[in-house]
Amino acid sequence: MEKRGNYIMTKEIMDQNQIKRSLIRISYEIIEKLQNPDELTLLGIKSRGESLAKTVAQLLEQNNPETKINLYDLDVRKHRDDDRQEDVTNDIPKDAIDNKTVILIDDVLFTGRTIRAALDSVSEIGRAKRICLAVLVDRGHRELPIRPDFIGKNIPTSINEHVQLQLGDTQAVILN
Ligand SMILES: O=P(O)(O)OC[C@H]1O[C@H](OP(=O)(O)OP(=O)(O)O)[C@H](O)[C@@H]1O
Ligand SMILES: O=c1cc[nH]c(=O)[nH]1
Repeated sequence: MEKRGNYIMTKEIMDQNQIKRSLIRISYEIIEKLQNPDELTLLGIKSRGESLAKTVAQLLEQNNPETKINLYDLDVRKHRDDDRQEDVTNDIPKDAIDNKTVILIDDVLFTGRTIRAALDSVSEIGRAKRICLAVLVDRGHRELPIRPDFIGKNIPTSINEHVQLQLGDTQAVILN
């Protein structure tokens, strides 16, 4: 985030309705791409992916009552390559991962390092049949070979900007 003098410039890039519409589209794409799975495990990456995952789970449940939706939060700090915290654990049963189609959900995809840590966090619990990634905003600047399967919006950014999901009234803003 770049500070100009004492000011931070902010620009809204998605309002509440646009975010909701994106999540509705993603929930349809999940079912279309995964061809009516019997069971899905959604993992909201802490901390801003949690509420998005909850909304996607509700939408999937509404539109696909025959699909069982497991929903958990995933804390990836134990496997981060920067600020690693060894004592972090996840309360996710092995049964929710083993042989399941797992969908990681996060607000922003940037370098990809959080998702790399998420993959290690999931593998520590069990062996998924398949792991997919859904993000609200892909802002580019990847540092690892990671790409999302479901994207709310691609937002080209400069490296020193910061995209943030503001959870109070649920809007995505770009700060520069
Ligand atoms: O692709 P990356 O470069 O890893 O960046 C994306 C991650 O950064 C943010 O989380 P942050 O680590 O700021 O934690 P927070 O969600 O708790 O704010 C965001 O919510 C993503 O999880
Ligand atoms: O722009 C960015 C970069 C990393 N994490 C965010 O939440 N936003």
